Amino acid sequence: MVTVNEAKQKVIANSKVLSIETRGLADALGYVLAEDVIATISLPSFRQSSMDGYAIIHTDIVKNGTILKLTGESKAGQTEVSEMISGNAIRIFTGARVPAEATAVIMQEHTSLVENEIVINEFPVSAGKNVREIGRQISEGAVALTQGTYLSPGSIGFLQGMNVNQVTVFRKPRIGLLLTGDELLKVGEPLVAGKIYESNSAMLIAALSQEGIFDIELKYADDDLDSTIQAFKELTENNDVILASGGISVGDYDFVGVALQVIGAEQVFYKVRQKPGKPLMFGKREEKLFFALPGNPASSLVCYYEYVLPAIRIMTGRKDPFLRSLKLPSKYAYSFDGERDEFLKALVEGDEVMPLDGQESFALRSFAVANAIIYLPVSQSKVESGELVEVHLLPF
Ligand SMILES: Nc1nc2c(c(=O)[nH]1)N[C@H]1C(S)=C(S)[C@@H](COP(=O)(O)OP(=O)(O)OC[C@H]3O[C@@H](n4cnc5c(N)ncnc54)[C@H](O)[C@@H]3O)O[C@H]1N2
Ligand code: MOO
Repeated sequence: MVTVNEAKQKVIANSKVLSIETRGLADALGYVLAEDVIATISLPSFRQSSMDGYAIIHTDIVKNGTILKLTGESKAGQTEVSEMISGNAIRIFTGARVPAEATAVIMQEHTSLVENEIVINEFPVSAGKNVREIGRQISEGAVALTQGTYLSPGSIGFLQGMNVNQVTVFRKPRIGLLLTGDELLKVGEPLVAGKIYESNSAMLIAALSQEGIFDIELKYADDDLDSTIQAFKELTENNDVILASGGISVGDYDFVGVALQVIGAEQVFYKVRQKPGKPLMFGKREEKLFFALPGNPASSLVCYYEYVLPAIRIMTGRKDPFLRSLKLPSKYAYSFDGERDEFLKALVEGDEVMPLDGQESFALRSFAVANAIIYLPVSQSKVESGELVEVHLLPF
């Protein structure tokens, strides 16, 4: 049996970033850049107005009420703009080219138009006011985004604005998922006493899809050693991470541990001093990772968030593999006996967190409304109301 911290360290130490691939920008959300992206253009690439108003030469404005002659217009998208001389102003709009001679733009709210003349009700006017200079955001040739950047909607927009349509990223793992158990029914099959509707597949597939992972090969095995071995062999062929659900405890029909041994997966740890999820097994074979998740649904999902997700994130190049963690006061007192650290399904509301009713590992009802997990080490087995606890935010 290892501690929670030891288990996490072993998972991290055995998880390696995957190979790189080129992706279209539209399909790159949630991937991590494997190379720096160099700007091939400056942003902005031409001098732009940041306001609707009038382009002027700032030294022309000598007092409040200076009058200038209106001699032209520059609207967004116009590629040629007329020249300007001292004493003139040009009508201009947000995003439009600023004439080369103009040194500032006056907001139209600070002006009044009298026939063909414009009165500037602003003084003094500084050089460059309301003008976005070339390269203000980024200059051509500079590093726009560094290797290791997680591609968010903001990054995708930034890159597209520089005419980037492909990026080099770390690929995401392909997942093999094995559901074991003679008791499992698929949705739609008639319910009979002794059987249950299998829910771990839908739950884990949903959790993986939140991470942008859709390449999942699903298999089912009866509580039988040969079919478990066969299923693992097949899932190991094309996948980077193999997850099994159920069959990892000490019962006579728990064959997952033996099957993993038979297919040559080296056991890194088995059993973690935690509740739920004690019988978690983690193994590897070359670069492939194996997680045998306990069948109890809440145990399975806790183990996914606390161990599988960090491994997957490291494989995809992320530097922040764990769920975001913070300390919040607990709304309620909570205590437990025993020698295992506890992970509690919890709800963060405002600036406090409440442990939910129904913490048993077979019950998903509390997980169904949770947005966080509280982590309580054995050393904090008695929590007072208002006491700070470690909270891991679920990824949504
Ligand atoms: N003598 C002992 N018994 C158990 C121990 C122990 O230390 N000594 N540990 C308990 C703990 S803790 C857990 S957690 C479970 C883990 O058992 P397994 O991983 O072998 O899982 P199963 O026995 O196959 O199933 C457990 C439970 O979960 C249900 N299940 C399984 N698969 C699914 C699925 N895909 N969807 C929904 N529910 C599923 C299954 O029907 C069982 O009720 O072992 C304890 N026993
Ligand atoms: O560890 Mo089990 O997951 O407590 O039921």
